[in-house]
Amino acid sequence: MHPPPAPLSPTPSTSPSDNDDDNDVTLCTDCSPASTSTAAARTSPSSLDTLAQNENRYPEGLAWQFNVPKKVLRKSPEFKKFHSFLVFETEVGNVSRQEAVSMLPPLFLDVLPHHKVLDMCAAPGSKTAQLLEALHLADEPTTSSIPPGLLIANDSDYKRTHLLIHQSARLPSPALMVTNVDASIFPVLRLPAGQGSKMEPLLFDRILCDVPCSGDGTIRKNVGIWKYWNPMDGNGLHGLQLRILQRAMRMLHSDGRLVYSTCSLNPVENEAVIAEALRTIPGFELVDVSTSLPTLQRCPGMTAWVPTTDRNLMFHDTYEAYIASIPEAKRKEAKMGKSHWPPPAEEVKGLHLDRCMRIYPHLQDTGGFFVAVLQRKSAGKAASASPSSAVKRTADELPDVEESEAKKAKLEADVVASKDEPMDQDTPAETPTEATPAPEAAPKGDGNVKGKGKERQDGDSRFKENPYTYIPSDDVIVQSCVRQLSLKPTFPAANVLVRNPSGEPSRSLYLTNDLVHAVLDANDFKKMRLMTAGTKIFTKQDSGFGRANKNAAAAKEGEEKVEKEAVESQWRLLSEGLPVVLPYVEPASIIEAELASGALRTLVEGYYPLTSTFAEVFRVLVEVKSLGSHVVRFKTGTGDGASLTHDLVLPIWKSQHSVSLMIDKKAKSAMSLRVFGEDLTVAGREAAAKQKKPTASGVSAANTPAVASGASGAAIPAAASGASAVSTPAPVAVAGEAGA
Ligand SMILES: C[S@@+](CC[C@H](N)C(=O)[O-])C[C@H]1O[C@@H](n2cnc3c(N)ncnc32)[C@H](O)[C@@H]1O
Repeated sequence: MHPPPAPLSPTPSTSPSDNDDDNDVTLCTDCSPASTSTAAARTSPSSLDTLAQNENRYPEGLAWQFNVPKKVLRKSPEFKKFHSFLVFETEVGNVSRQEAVSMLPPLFLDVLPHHKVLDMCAAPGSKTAQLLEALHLADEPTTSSIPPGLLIANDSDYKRTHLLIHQSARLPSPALMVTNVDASIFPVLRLPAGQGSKMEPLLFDRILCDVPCSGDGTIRKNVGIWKYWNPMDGNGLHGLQLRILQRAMRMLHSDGRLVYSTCSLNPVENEAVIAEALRTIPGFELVDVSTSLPTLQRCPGMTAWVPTTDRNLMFHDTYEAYIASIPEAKRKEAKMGKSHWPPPAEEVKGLHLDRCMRIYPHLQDTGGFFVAVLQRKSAGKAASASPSSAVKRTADELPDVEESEAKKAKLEADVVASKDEPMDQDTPAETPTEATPAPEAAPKGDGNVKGKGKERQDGDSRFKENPYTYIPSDDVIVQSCVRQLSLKPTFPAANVLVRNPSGEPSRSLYLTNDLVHAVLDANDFKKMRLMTAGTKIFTKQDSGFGRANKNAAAAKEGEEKVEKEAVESQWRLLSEGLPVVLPYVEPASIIEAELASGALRTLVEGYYPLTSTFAEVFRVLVEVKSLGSHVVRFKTGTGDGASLTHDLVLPIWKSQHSVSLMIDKKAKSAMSLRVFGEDLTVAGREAAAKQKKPTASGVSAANTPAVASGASGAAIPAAASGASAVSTPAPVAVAGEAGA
């Protein structure tokens, strides 16, 4: 159990609207394509309120609130260092910003490492990141655990799933799968039932339905909503929200827990959805969570409401009155259904809608939010309950959704569908980096080339995704990686997969856990697009490094040795894979270094520092190593102008004459700022020099260096002082302004 956090009194913020004014329904920023790049703090006292100071606040003290307007943060010299810190850490993924109330739903889900979790509407992935952190409860500052559970993060918007992949890249996980399908028709996945070949449906222990909504709860920060909001927004979304929730309920395990949330305060998008779902799917109840997060100020859910029925703020007390107001010939086209209104009073009582939570902006100076926690009724209660209008289908039956039903659902959601599909052209697309396991290029044709006797997933040609192929644990490449890094026999080599048409290791090796392996083996993914599974751990070193090493080896050794050394030296451990692989690396094979040796500075300052330029104490350690991929650990302490609050573990590459740090440029700069207090990298020095250069007016280009010395150690959590993609990325959430 997490320690209960206190209210996350977040910063209200302002931002340009992300809403698409061409459509009837406006969506919240979280639901809108460019949401991750907006939002600015609006208010008041300049304070860095670290929630970390109080154990009772956010779990592990990993959330901070920063109440400073974006402009102030960017322009004030006092915030320069902090701003640099935020920019770098956000870019490398150690820090993510989100509205504080948005952080509530995952807390109410109470995820544990063994849980099977489904995040139905996950993009851009802020809550997915929180769920991942919970799944990775056993992680240490420098190593990542391999949780036995599973997180499937899904979104129906293909482009937004890339944002999701990018967000979750800060916590690379062998337990993560990202899928792309309409959540209201999420297909049944299967798993082997016990030892035999019998399959059973995969039911989830935890499901988050953070559904698309009108976003009227964010009206303080998204001022554009004032302009485009209209009363029919919520009415148009109600049907889709309901279908997503109903689908989730059918996929929930009997002991499971489900959280439904929106950033809307419209009862039609909230209590009306919950009420109808409870009425139509028997055996569920709202959980009374009034004692959880006790200091969170909230109001009970509404038990009565009257929806608006058109843009001109018409109201009808009942559905019947509404229908009666429509000319008979047009009744079939009525935009609203019975479920937009509350059920009859006597039925409402039994639903306990007051157990829903409404978080109003004035309660603790936050955005508005709605959260409801659902679970199956215990056996006794379920048997005695008989919802009058219940559809005669229980959650246990878990029917798959057929294509025709899917189409029908799509038609019903006409307004909504038209909102969710388009994506602004200028929305930042995912840039594949080391830390973003982008799938390898899709094959031409259907991509269904058979792997040679290997376990494989063919996928569906409709999706043009590369297949997921587990390679045998004795594969020559896998074994060469095992040898090169001196991995222990416990390394789960059977869970290494590749993603390319041939099913052979050609560019990248990914690692999943056993459960993801079982899910991939048991399902064909014909009804949904599987975007990623597991985390990338090794990649082929195709650059001059590999070739140079091969040539060097060829020059000095016989043919056979050349082949072996060339293979081993051509694959390298990725920085994002290091935390997962590290527990399996034989400790004796790790190069143990001290900050005082000056080696870290040398590695940071140059791209390919010559081995001869390192101080002897480090040089001798490297010289005995083979060419290729290695791991170096700098121990906690101080020295050479640097400070480490915990060990820093890094992947390096040994060439014939040089040793290089294998982390990407931004991660290197971020790490340098954290450890040395300044950006010592080539790029950082160049940027600083540029800033200092006098302009025509004789004034330096900026008041302060472009990359000011890093944020003070005090502002940086201990866990973050490892390099971003190198030690376990620090799960830091910043409510309010991230300033990126
Ligand atoms: C409120 S946002 C989710 C925010 C996300 N949970 C987070 O914390 O970053 C709603 C998401 O639902 C997605 N969506 C809309 N319709 C959907 C559907 N039918 N199935 C799955 N996702 C859908 C949108 O693309 C959007 O990303």
